[in-house]
Amino acid sequence: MSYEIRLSNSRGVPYFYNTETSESTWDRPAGLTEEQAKSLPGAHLLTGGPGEGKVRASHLLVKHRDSRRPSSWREENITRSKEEAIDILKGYQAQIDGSAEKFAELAAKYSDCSSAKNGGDLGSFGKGQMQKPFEDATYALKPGEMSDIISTDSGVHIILRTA
Ligand SMILES: O=C(CCc1ccccc1)N[C@H](Cc1nc2ccccc2[nH]1)C(=O)O
Repeated sequence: MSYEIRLSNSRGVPYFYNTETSESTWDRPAGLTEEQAKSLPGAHLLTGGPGEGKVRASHLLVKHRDSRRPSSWREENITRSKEEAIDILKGYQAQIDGSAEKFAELAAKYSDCSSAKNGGDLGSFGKGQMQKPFEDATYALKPGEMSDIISTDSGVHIILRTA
């Protein structure tokens, strides 16, 4: 049996197409393992679509002297301690107070990431693209929710999941 994965125009989700019988099924056909499905033509459609596993988020990053790259568009040489960075971020968190508008305003002014120029927006991403603590925290949020302060090798962040 030979299959390929196609994207349904009407539903915007992938389906399995049997190229010998011309049959289409939404679910993986019996006899086709998950592993085999991943090597079919069109397998890229199985993950990473907007609805399939991708998320979108903005963040406000405050770096510190132990950050992977203790430098940013705001500050050539960042020497604050991690504790100081957390205190600063707590201050922003209190000002943001759950407002997405305030989040974007403060991220644009104060985030130590280049995404500051877009109000902290990172665009969409899938699993395996961002540092793991950041990925896990984002996927744990519902769209519109903000994280508490999380730490990665880049510094300390607050995340707003937007999609
Ligand atoms: O890695 C980048 C660029 C991130 C980005 C992605 C997509 C659009 C715009 C920016 N900047 C780092 C700071 C940084 N570290 C992060 C770790 C996780 C998520 C976002 C991060 N941003 C840095 O500047 O050191």
